[in-house]
Amino acid sequence: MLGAIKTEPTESPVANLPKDAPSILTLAARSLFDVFAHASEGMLLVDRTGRVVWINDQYRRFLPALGFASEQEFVGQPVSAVVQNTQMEKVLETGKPILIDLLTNKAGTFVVSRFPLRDDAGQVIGALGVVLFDQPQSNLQPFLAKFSLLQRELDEARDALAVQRRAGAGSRQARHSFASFIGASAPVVDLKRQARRAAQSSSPVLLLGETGTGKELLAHAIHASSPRAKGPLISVNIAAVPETLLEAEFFGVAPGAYTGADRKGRDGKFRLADGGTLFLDEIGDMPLGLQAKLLRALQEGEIEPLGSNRLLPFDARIIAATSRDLVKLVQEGRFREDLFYRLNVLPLRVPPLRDRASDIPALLEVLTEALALRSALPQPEFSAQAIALLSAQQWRGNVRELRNVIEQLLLRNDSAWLDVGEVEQVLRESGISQIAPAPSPVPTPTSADGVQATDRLLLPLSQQVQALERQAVAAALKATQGNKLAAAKLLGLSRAKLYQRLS
Ligand SMILES: Nc1ncnc2c1ncn2[C@@H]1O[C@H](COP(=O)(O)OP(=O)(O)OP(=O)(O)O)[C@@H](O)[C@H]1O
Repeated sequence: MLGAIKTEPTESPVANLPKDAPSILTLAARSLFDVFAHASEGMLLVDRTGRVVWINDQYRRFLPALGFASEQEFVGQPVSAVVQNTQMEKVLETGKPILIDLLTNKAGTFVVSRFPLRDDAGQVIGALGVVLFDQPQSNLQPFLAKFSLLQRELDEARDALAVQRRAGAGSRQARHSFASFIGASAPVVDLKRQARRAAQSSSPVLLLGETGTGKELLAHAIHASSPRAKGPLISVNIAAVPETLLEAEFFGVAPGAYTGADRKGRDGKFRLADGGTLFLDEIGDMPLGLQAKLLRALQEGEIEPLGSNRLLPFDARIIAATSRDLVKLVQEGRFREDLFYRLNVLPLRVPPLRDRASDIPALLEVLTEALALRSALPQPEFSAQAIALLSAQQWRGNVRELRNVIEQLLLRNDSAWLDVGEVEQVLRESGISQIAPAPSPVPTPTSADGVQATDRLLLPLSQQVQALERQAVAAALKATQGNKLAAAKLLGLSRAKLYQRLS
């Protein structure tokens, strides 16, 4: 059934081409089917009722990942029961094809096409699903990058909408507070302390740190605890706006400056942020020409909309963020030094996740709960070894990458308990080039402060040294029954140094 259609060898292919439209269409349909059957990664056919009636040889290799040991268990079942997130029933219902789509389920993420099949009378009698690529991450990088950007924007818009609904229409206030920035490691505690202080000032804040470390989250938190919290928080992602549109986006357009949509003029982000905060994300990507205009706006507190010769005052607090090395950009002449100094008044460095691995268990819990709630999936628990494996990774994409891995884990596993095996598989498939092994599970006593020794080894070195010093001082004082001079001698310290440590 549905085997490849063979064409007879011909002397001249053109000579044998049919001339009438129905034969040409039949030939085209057969040839197209042949191409799909050979070039695709798998095909699946469902009947009018949505039952799987056939799969081809290539498709068979997805069965174990979908949870089926044999073709017999799979074929004959309603497609929605055996392929999670399938849209085949929608194709049967609407009679419309879905030419290109991303399908994510237990077996992975795939690029798929779905076509309705009709009888001679035009009635839909079934549907054909074709898996075009089974490793979209390597085959379709630009497409996927765009998809994840759009997905992220959609998620953020949904979150913002939910908050607006809660807070009443018209609110554009920050979505996150400092409590939403998860982490209790020393670098995060220090960062939050500095950020709280920065929130009280009206000077520009510059957030520096790798991609996905939480700079945007922190910008929201700073705004929310600043005296401008009741005002709007307006964000511009400079890297996402085409260069030609940036100036209008920032400074607005005067009425009559353009024909078309902008004929009536419109406010730019500076004006929209009036009384609140303007968050300039990816400031390192700002074109040089616009940098000069931004500098002037910041210095004068006034902006000039496009097509206007009037200066308008604005009152917005600036928070800028970048994952680029601004100092290097300045040295290379790609970022204005004067603008750098103007923005670098309160710099805050957001640490990469690999420098605060001890925050991973808490992040894991919060992110898993949020993602499970959002997708109405059960919230699984992670084994200690699975947590250790996740904590050992380099996380070049930081919290965003960790979040994506958790999302994949939720989608692919129904189990309430996730162990190293499941985590390893998702890490491998999510494109992490080298998976760091989890530290071996040494049975370790829990120390006085409740931290497991293996967990402790994942803390920043300065914290480990401090903890060890505290233990040594306590032990020496116990051994000398509180005699500080004797304890200092025991530790090889002067009395002054011991007092310093005690304080
Ligand atoms: N400390 C944290 N606690 C909870 N969630 C976090 C934390 N840090 C980051 N996230 C989450 O990780 C994702 C990425 O964070 P965010 O967009 O703030 O990073 P970013 O540094 O601004 O990234 P980029 O430089 O790529 O714009 C978001 O979903 C955010 O909610």
